[in-house]
Amino acid sequence: MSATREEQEIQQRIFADKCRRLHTHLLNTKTLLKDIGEYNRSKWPVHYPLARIARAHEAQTAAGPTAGGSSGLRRSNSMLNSSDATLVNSLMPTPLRRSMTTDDMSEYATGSNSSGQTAATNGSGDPDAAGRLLDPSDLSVLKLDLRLSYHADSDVMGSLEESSIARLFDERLTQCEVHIDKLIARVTDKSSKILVTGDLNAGKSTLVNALIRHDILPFDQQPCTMLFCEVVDASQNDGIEEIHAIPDIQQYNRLNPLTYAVVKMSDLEDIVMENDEQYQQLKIYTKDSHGAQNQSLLHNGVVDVALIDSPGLNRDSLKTTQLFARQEEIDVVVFVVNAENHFTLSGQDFLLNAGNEKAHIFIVVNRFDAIRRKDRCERMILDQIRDLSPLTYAERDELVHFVSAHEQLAADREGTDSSEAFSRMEKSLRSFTLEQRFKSKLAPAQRYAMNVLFDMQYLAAENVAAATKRIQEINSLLREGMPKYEILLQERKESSQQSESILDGSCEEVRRHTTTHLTNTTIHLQDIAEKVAYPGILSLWSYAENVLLTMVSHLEHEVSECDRFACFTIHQARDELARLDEQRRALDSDSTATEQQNQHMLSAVPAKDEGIALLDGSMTSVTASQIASIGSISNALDTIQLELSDFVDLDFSHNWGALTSISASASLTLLASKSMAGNVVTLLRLSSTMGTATARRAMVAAAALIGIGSVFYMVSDMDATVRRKLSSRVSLMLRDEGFVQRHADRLTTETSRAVRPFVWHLQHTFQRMVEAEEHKRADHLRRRHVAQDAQIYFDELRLKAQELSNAIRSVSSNE
Ligand SMILES: Nc1nc2c(ncn2[C@@H]2O[C@H](COP(=O)(O)OP(=O)(O)OP(=O)(O)O)[C@@H](O)[C@H]2O)c(=O)[nH]1
Repeated sequence: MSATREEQEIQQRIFADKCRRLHTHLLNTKTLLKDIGEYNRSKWPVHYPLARIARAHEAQTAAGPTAGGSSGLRRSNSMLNSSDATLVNSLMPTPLRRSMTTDDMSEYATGSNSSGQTAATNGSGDPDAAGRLLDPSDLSVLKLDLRLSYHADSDVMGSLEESSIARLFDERLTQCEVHIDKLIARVTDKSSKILVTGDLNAGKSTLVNALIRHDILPFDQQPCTMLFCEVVDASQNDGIEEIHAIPDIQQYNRLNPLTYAVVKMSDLEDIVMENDEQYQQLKIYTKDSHGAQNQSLLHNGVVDVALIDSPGLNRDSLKTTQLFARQEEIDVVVFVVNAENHFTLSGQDFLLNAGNEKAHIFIVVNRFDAIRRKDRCERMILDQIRDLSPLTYAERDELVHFVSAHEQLAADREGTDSSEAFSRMEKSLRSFTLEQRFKSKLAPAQRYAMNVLFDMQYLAAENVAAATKRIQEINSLLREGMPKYEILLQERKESSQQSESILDGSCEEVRRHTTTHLTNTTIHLQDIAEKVAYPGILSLWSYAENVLLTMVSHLEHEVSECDRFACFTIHQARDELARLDEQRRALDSDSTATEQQNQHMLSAVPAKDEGIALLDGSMTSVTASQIASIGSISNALDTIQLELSDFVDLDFSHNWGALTSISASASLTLLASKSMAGNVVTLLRLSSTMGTATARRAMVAAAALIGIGSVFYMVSDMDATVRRKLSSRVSLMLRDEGFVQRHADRLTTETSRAVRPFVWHLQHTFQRMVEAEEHKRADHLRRRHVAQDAQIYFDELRLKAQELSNAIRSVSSNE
């Protein structure tokens, strides 16, 4: 294998490796974009430095239109004195810069990059001299088009919520992904087009034939090529050699025979020479006759080259050819000059204009075999090139070649070696094609990806700073909130104990008071009855009724008194609970929210309890009527009726003094001592000691006296009997039905029912406050966790983007 072939193979391998690496890096960049998009949507709306961009913009505007470049940059940097801006700066690589090749810079200088983005630049293309962060408005690919009027304090800025920015950012990321997909398609696209143009009869067709070692294109001494003929490898047509005549190149699809006509090889010359504007272009699928596959120009495993032979330049064809050359897919323009004629006017015109589009032109000076004074010719043509295309002239060793295509074809036919000049030209063309292809297809992709990664690093640093700031804020909130939370827990515990104690104490007090009071009342019923005036024996029944009514009424009064005491106790309990509630309110910094909760709670209190609920934060008074209706103070008294026995009392023991006064004349006073009716045994004992007759007489006399005395006594003591009997009967009935216990239970229950809701309210409100505080803390912790996660995520993202950016930058170096 010759050195040339080896070098070609190496070049092709290097190029293939660049494509593969760039392809991988583009895919990785796209993965990062997807990842940020997902993170932005689900975990952390990406913090976008809107305010700083606006401030930077304002600073630039204030500096005036002439203050561009690094001075403007320094001004905007000086605004980033906040701690977060410092953090962002410290996180960015130093020096931070977009990767720009010389060519990139020229593209940037025109104000647009390959993706159509307006690229801000600091004029020099370099970072700030101190290596500080570039202006945030330097974001290019990931810059949001917010169409703001750029006023830092504008309402628009304020009203743009985080979520809206996140949504816009998400859309931007999606657009980037779509663009990267297109770039990947370009990078993986192996086709490259070489347009062969030049003066009439310069030998363009002959050159194409010589390059593919195949006499396929017709050539003649007369101008013969009348339409563009694209020669491509037959592998692009499933290996079939075929000629397609295409009326509309935009519609052409080799799989759709309606979009072209198949031309026989024998008819090719006629079509090429006599095209009457029926066809725009020919597509010639052929096989390169180079021996080894990797030597083929058309198909070498790395780049599939299409050679496009064009009509010779003249006034008619100049414009069309210029337009053709401007097409994006034309990687290389080969300009063929007839060594005998030098540059014609049309040729000069083309070269001057082509310089605007394709800085470098590959120039083949053909028919050099016909030149006798080769040095002179070479010198004259190079002088012309220097004037027409200085950049080409600067690289003339690689870009300007003096050859004879005709001789090369002859050598091929005869099987002899190619001339050295032709081989060198071929080699240069191959490497120039690969180089141009890198510039036209790989470099834009490389530049775009690096800009994406630059923006990514900037936003990642910005978000690390934002997350760090948020973590600090939350930490300080948690620190400030902790004592309050602990005090709240302690206060809740104490308040709960105190309120329960107030409730229990009140119930106990009411029970004790009711029991003592009603017990005393039942014991002293007879005293109450004595207050009723006795109208005399004739109104005894009515008197008895009055006594009974007076006792019942007194009992009712005393029960009511107990009720009032219960009300008073409830009131006191509420006052104490209200004081506890006041203390609770003092702890409630978020009183509005808690009051709303109170209202909510109060509305949930059953209607029955409304009378004792807190209204407007103050206690309502409680009346006895609010205590559950007494109804009947005693079931037994409801049905009590006077009985005859209430008027007769055979038990004298309770008032012996009265009886003795009535029977003072009786001689047997002593005998009647103690209980007369109950001491028959004593009488019998006396009779036995006094003798039978005497005793019998005495007994009769005594009996008579007793009888008379008793009747007298009963009549005279009838009112006392009534009082005594009735009070005794009522007391007995009340005791039997558990009067005292029932009222003590009732009032204790009522007290509990009246006070309990306040206790619950207090405890419930405290619980709400504790829960609200716990909720707040939990929310802080959750937000801190999110921020910590974002801090780690964006820090890693920044490093990944940086590494990837370095890897992409290294693709353009020949490592
Ligand atoms: N002596 C000599 N003649 C050449 C050479 N190359 C081409 N010719 C002759 O020049 C004439 C024109 O060649 P073409 O290949 O048709 O030239 P062209 O530029 O394609 O012509 P148009 O397409 O009509 O503009 C033919 O007669 C070729 O044989 C060369 O290297 N040396």
